[in-house]
Amino acid sequence: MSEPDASRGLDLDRVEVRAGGRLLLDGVEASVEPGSFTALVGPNGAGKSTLLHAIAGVLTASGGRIAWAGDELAAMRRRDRARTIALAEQQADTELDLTVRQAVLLGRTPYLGPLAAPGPDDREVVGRALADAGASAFADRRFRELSGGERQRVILARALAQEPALLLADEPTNHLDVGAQLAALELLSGLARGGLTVLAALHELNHAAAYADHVIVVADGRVVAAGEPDSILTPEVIDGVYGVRTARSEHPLTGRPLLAFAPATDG
Ligand SMILES: Nc1ncnc2c1ncn2[C@@H]1O[C@H](COP(=O)(O)OP(=O)(O)OP(=O)(O)O)[C@@H](O)[C@H]1O
Repeated sequence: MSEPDASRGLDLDRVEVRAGGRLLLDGVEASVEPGSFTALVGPNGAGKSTLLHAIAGVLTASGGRIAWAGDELAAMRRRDRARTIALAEQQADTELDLTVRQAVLLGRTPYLGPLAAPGPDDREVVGRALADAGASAFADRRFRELSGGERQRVILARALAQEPALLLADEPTNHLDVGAQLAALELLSGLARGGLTVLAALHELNHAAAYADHVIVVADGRVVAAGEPDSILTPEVIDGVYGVRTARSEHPLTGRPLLAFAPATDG
């Protein structure tokens, strides 16, 4: 393995994924700058989750190259990959009968020896991750018994406990109330300002407009646009990709772009 190049983030080079006889990702080319908050957007079924899974190594790309800091991930040891990349996704672990703290401790697995119990350092990292994700208040409750929004915070806490360099988040605002959505986005963008690289699949384009440094738009398994939110989240791009009519104005409270949508036809 070559020396990691910290000035390089994530590089996706002609990434292809096939499953069930279908081509789900077709030559995906994109890069994610280190320490950025990058939003992955696109219609239902576009391939966002598939792409996050391929980057995390949950599924194997059938072609192309995925590299972090210049190192090809497919060649990395599983443990090193798990110390580098964490995936926070909703459907994970719903069957686990653990307390929240135990569930978040699972994030320390890549750092523990085969039979080693977590030490004080691991518990400290877990405590911090629970606090950052706003999950400390229910740390001793059972994960199964939590609401969807509470689970979402625990899933994020577990990913943070992994202390990754790259955090992949699949719809991190799903199930959250409006205040909690903004808190999660503030947390992710704050972590990115602190040096963590964040790639988050988001459905709410106004969240991408307000928080992302960079936006990658996928449709039909391909990247169709990428760049700064101001130049990508435009009616021209959005209308074509989502089949809607978009108006863009300025958010009266934040000054960020504000997108409003209507059906493509008047019905
Ligand atoms: N294991 C699989 N076998 C066959 N097709 C699959 C498999 N997994 C996903 N797909 C298909 O791949 C396409 C992309 O799915 P994916 O979940 O990546 O989309 P997405 O952009 O995350 O969508 P959403 O916004 O609806 O969550 C969909 O058409 C889906 O049905």
